[in-house]
Amino acid sequence: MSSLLEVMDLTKGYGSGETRVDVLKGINLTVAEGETIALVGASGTGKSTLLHIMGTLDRPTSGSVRFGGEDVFRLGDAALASFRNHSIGFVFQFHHLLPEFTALENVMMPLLIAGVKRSDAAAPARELLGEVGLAHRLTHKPGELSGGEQQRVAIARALVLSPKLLLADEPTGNLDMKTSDEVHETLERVHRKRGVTLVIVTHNEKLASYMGRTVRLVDGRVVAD
Ligand SMILES: Nc1ncnc2c1ncn2[C@@H]1O[C@H](COP(=O)(O)OP(=O)(O)OP(=O)(O)O)[C@@H](O)[C@H]1O
Repeated sequence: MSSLLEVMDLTKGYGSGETRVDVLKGINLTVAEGETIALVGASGTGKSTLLHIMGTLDRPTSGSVRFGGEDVFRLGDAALASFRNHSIGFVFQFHHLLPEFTALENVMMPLLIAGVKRSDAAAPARELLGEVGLAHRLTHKPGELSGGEQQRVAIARALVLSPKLLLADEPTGNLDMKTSDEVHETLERVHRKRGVTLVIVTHNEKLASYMGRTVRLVDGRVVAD
């Protein structure tokens, strides 16, 4: 497998001078194309910080992130935003769906924002909602869906621009065990069908066990891989 993402000598500190806190302390990590990785570790060890930097939502203090060989933080702001929108999908603990729009419209939204015509955006959105098991919920609004269904809509939305990398931060953190299982199965299914590379921050041992590889952080360092 060729490498999709390389994190090199990455550090992240907050604050300055005596109040500076180093959260990531020299992370090196290579993610191969098509891999599934669980990022685990105790609370406060820097998992979300690392995931955000891998997704270019935040910048490192030092070190680099290469995506397909390109040093992404050397891109200008507009090029970085465009790269992020088209290459990376995000799923968070809370789904952030737009409540006034249907499931189908929520999934179509990234395509419409990218300039795709409404008539061309419906088919791929409908197909993705089918893949996450929600073909029968197209016209439901988020408030009419269960927590697990809402999260599955969010997964479909994250995939609609066909990103190479899907980053998920505690995607089942807000769900009960049965609903979490539905979300795990959905992530596994879309990975199998689309071959999308998956990196998931989770405290859920069962979800971690579904992933091909587990990377453990302790105090801002990778201690097991
Ligand atoms: N913007 C910020 N300013 C200052 N400190 C921050 C900021 N964001 C995160 N931190 C600190 O960085 C540390 C790592 O946070 P992070 O959210 O990455 O940990 P985590 O391993 O994902 O934790 P959890 O499992 O509880 O979500 C924490 O001590 C946190 O308080």
